[in-house]
Amino acid sequence: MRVTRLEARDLRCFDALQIGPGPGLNLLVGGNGAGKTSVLEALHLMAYGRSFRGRVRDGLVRRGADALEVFVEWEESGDPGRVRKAGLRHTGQAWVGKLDGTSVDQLSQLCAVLEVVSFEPGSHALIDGSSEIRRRYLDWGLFHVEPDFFPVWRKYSRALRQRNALLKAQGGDRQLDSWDAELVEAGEPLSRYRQGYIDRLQQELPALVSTLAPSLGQAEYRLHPGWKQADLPLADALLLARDRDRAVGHTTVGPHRADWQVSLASGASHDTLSRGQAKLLALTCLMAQAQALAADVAGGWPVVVLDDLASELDQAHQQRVLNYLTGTGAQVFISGTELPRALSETGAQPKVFHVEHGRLEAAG
Ligand SMILES: Nc1ncnc2c1ncn2[C@@H]1O[C@H](COP(=O)(O)OP(=O)(O)OP(=O)(O)O)[C@@H](O)[C@H]1O
Repeated sequence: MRVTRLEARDLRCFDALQIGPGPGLNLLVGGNGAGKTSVLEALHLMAYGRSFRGRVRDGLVRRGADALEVFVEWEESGDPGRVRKAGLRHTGQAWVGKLDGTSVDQLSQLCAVLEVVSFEPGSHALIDGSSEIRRRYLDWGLFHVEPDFFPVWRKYSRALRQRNALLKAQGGDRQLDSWDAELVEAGEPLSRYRQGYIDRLQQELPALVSTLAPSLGQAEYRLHPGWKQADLPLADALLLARDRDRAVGHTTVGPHRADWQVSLASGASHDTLSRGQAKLLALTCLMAQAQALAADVAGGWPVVVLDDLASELDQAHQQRVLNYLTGTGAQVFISGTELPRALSETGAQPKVFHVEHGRLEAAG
């Protein structure tokens, strides 16, 4: 997809913001605190229902304003003439959303049509942070490539909430049996979807590692499904864990405990990678996801957002990333306090925007 217009009102330091991005590389340049990240947050918010820095109520609405508004216009690669539009007004508590002029009743309806992959200073957490972040990565990808995934995920989440409530209330075996059956019915396919998706991402990973981060060596995704799947079906795992689950008051096995890792032939582990290496690996995993999406979904490349690319990536790696991205044809937004030095060697013709004290101007 290609964003052709982005507008926001009362978003952090911006009372009003309007940008007509170019189809390729877009650079947002300005001093610290100027508002560069806020522009990228506007895009991320529409695609995820939250910012990569937190929820709307965690400071996204401009101080003194009641609500923020974001409006995005875009076209899809498979359907370039057709302009699509999404709008969102959010107070931090309540929201109103529109898609192509029609009100939506679930934020997921906006998230489903806007594909944005974001890399930001906290993205190393995809490698060295909590398993929840890694599950979200898998589920976001599946949400976009597998139409049957979301209903299964929702069914599983509901059954899990009910089972946990029952465990806390010391519910009887008969009631637990029926929620176990629901969990299994959704949990087994959920886990199969995740394994299939990991296998798909693995097809992209080796070439991407050699392009972006060759020093990491051979890399392989490994999925941990959340129970000893190789030894027993989920139904048996739940039954075996029942006494322990009763004691702790929640479900200790199942796909909600799934995790994945990238194992590196060098032997380096998530715990021993430097912050910069963890970021490089996170970026590579995000690009694997974007590349798979571009190949498998009619809308083409997702929009790629790189907030503060220069932080902790050395010149050589920045160069690799820029060369790669300019070769993909993706629409890319990069923020930084200065133009990336590596830019001149890519031959890219970026559109540059200067951001200063909550104001944004296109250069040239
Ligand atoms: N809710 C808010 N209301 C008003 N101003 C805000 C709000 N939240 C953040 N700000 C201000 O908005 C400005 C923009 O911050 P942002 O993080 O987008 O800047 P940046 O250009 O990315 O900075 P850096 O290069 O330091 O990362 C900051 O000066 C910040 O103090």
